[in-house]
Order: sequence, then structure tokens, then C-alpha cells
Amino acid sequence: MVTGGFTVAIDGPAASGKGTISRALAAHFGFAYLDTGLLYRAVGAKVLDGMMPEVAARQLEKDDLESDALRSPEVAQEASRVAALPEVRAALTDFQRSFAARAGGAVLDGRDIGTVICPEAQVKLFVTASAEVRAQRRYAELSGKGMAVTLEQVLADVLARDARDSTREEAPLKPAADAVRIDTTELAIADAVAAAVKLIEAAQRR
Ligand SMILES: Nc1ncnc2c1ncn2[C@@H]1O[C@H](COP(=O)(O)OP(=O)(O)O)[C@@H](O)[C@H]1O
Ligand SMILES: Nc1ccn([C@@H]2O[C@H](COP(=O)(O)OP(=O)(O)O)[C@@H](O)[C@H]2O)c(=O)n1
Repeated sequence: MVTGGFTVAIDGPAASGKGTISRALAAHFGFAYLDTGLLYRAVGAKVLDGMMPEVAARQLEKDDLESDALRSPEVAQEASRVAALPEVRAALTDFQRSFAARAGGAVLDGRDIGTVICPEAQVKLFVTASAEVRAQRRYAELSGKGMAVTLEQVLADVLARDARDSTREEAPLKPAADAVRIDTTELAIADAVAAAVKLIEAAQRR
């Protein structure tokens, strides 16, 4: 039985499979899904267009999250830079917390969902995979969409963001103390999703 306010927090490094698991959980349980990385990517894209980071974060609108260009390694890098700014994170907090509290349940993925945004989440997952596998998967995804990227560029983006995201002062990437780790390096999507579904069913019975 899904009750209002049931929140699933999914964190982990770049391209580890967070969104894939989140979307599958949202479809399976009828939860709403928020890809919080998209918020930081949208701010990063506006900064690349010349806007001040805090202004961009405060003025963010739904339409700003639609563009395919947000997926590029250049925007990802800028997202990671603006994500280190406390005033940018603060401007995005309320929206994420309201989303998490939706009746019917919500799944949010990002870097600080289980640690900062929703420390009370009923289920917390920390999704990882080796950097090489993550870069290979992201490279296949982006080149499949027709984006002109190289594997070297994608690996460099993933490594640089992981390092910056893990070492920043504000809301660094790290597992919550009570997060369950899922390493997808050698896990098929269906098996990763099945593991997550089991954890949520167990939490719903509690
Ligand atoms: N377990 C898995 N096995 C193979 N490919 C995967 C797996 N999980 C995710 N992928 C693929 O890897 C890429 C990155 O996954 P995604 O869910 O977007 O990661 P994140 O949200 O952590 O950035 C996508 O192309 C996705 O289809
Ligand atoms: N909750 C979040 C989500 C993303 N981010 C930042 O936004 C960047 C892009 O996040 P993303 O989730 O779209 O990245 P991928 O894992 O999809 O490659 C990350 O590298 C982080 O710097 C964050 O700081 N906090």
C-alpha cells in the first residue's frame, strides 16, 4: 500500500544508473519522479549563456528543463561547477522538498537526496558502477542520440564531476549512513531494478 509522502532517495556518481532505476520505480509503483540533476544542468546551461548562477537558479522554470542540449558533457561540467555554490543549492531546495512530499509517493535522484534534501526518505539507494563502465554507457547513450562526443571526453567529464561533486563543502556526493548500495557494474538493468523494487516493497510493509 503506497501512502502519501513515501519518498525514495537515489544518489550516486555520474551515469551510474540512477535515472534508469528511478524511472522504472516510478512506473512500477506510480510514484512521481524528479531528476534533480536536470535542475543543476539547466542552471549550468544558463550560466554558459551568460547568466549569474544564483539568478538562474532562482528564476528556473519548467520549460528550462526540456532541452536535449542539457545532456552534453559541457553542460554537465558547468552543472557540477554551479552545484558547488551554496546559494544555487539553497535556491533549489524548497522545490525538491515539496516534490518529495507529494501524495502518492516520489522518487528523486541526485547527489544529496538521502543526505540533505530528504534525510527522512523511507528508502535510500546509493547506485555505483566503475568509472569505465559508466563512461562507456553514457558514451553509447549520447552518441546514440546523435551527439558528437568521444569516449575520452565522456570519461574525462565523469571523472572530473565525480571528483568535484565528492570533495565540495556543500552537500558533497556521499552515501547516507542508512543507504543501500547497488553496484550496477555487472548488473543488467532488469536485475538492478528488481533489487530496488524488493527494497521498496520491504519498506512499504514496515
Ligand atoms: N545496469 C545497467 N546495465 C547497462 N546499462 C545501464 C544500466 N543502468 C543504466 N544503464 C545505461 O547507462 C546510461 C546511464 O544511465 P542513467 O540511468 O542515465 O544514469 P544516471 O541517472 O546515474 O546518470 C543509460 O544509457 C542507461 O540506459
Ligand atoms: N542532487 C544533485 C543532482 C545533481 N547535482 C550536480 O549536477 C550535476 C549533473 O547531475 P546529473 O544527475 O544530471 O548527472 P548524471 O549522473 O546524469 O551524469 C552533477 O555532476 C552534480 O554536480 C548535484 O550537485 N546535486
